[in-house]
Amino acid sequence: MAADLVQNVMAAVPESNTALLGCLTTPNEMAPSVNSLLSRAVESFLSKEYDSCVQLCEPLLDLTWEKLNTGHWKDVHLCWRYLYSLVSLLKGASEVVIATIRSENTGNDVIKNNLANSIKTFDMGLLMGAPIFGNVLSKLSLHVHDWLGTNSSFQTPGAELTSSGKKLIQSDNLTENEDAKSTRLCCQCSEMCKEGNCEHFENISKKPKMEITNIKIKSKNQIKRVRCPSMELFRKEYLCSKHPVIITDAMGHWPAMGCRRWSLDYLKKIAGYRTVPIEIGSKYTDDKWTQKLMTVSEFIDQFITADMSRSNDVTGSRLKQDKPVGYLAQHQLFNQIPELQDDIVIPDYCVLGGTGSTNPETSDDDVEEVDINAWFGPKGTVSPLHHDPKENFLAQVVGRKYIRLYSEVMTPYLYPHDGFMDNTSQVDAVNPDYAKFPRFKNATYRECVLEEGEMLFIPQKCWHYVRSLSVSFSVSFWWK
Ligand SMILES: O=C(O)CCC(=O)C(=O)O
Ligand SMILES: [Fe+2]
Repeated sequence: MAADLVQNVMAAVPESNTALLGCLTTPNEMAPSVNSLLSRAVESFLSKEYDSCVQLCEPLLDLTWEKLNTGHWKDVHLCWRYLYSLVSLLKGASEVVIATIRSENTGNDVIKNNLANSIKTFDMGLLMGAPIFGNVLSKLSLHVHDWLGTNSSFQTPGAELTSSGKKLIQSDNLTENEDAKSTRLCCQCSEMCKEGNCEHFENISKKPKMEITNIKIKSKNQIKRVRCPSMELFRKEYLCSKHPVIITDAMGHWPAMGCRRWSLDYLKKIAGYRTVPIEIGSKYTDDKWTQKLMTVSEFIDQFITADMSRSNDVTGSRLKQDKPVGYLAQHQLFNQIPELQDDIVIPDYCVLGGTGSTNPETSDDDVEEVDINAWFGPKGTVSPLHHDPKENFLAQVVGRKYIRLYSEVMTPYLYPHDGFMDNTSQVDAVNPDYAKFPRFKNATYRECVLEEGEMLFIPQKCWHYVRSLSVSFSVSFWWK
């Protein structure tokens, strides 16, 4: 069994010195000492001396890490990113061999921890390096993760959805949507089902609802909802005129939406051992805000499940304030874990491009350029008022979010920060300090509660403030 895993991992790694070093194609700036350390690591790997390979990789990774974290990311020479990936590959693949074949008598927990470490090594290469050998690091992480998942003695414990057995994801519909029954792919009978008609969906809707904050939106401020507009209508009414709009009934065919697939359980199963960056602190403009790398399972246990049990605890309010919010925010999770990308669908409207071009010749390339980010966190995550350089569809897959928008023309009233944070307002949009920011009184806005299955079009440069009202998973598509 373990031998199969090793065989599969090794089959993905090039077998010769020249092929391995071939990924460092960019002119490199590496000192001779680095090159010599790397040659020894490659040699150890190829002669199956895996312990010494790991030992040689460690100082190489430390040294490269320093290069990657000195100065601005965009100024780091590409050769260091390729090197980081290559060394992560050698180290991770060696760790797989050490974890399995060499550790057969050490017990399942040791094997599991060691394999989890090898996934971490591959992920660090993915997060910090540049893609090599057809994205081999992504394939190998997936491989080892799948292997742990299919061998029952190694499975991650199932996610407790809530401490009281409630379902994680369930939201109220706004009145405007009450009769909009979306069609979804049912994951139990594998057919397109009308929500409400299918017995499986009926079962879901009978489950108790999760506690959610009630938000009153003034009707004059409410962002308009339209049901899956035609391309032409969207282009003319919203894209060209820079009008935000909520698009309903355009996500029913996403596999992620079928039977509300993205439960905590499912995310742990697909990505539990994967390492991701987590923002910790109430919002990125706070002094205490920081980032930490942790596995998806650790994040769910520490910041989502734990938060949900605190919310259900009557004494929870004080404790809740003590615990910082964790947010998997603006992360290209779908590049890192392509398996999850299969659950989502890039909105067709993205082919229109920011100028509203309908030229079909350019459409494929345009779709390639869509930046897809994951935003996954507990209730109470806040993205302070800011704007972005691209058009955006913020698609709500799980839970609900309160969103407030200020158009670009409101900028003089919004007090942007100076310097590199000049796309972020200094004002706390929902609790403004008018003594400090008097002009903010003049800023008018539109708002909404974005519900599960809805996509909000946020025009380029449109200011947005976002707060989650429940456990939430959104996917943003930035496109030009
Ligand atoms: O959902 C959030 O917290 C922020 C989303 C956002 O800022 C974006 O998609 O550009
Ligand atoms: Fe944004």
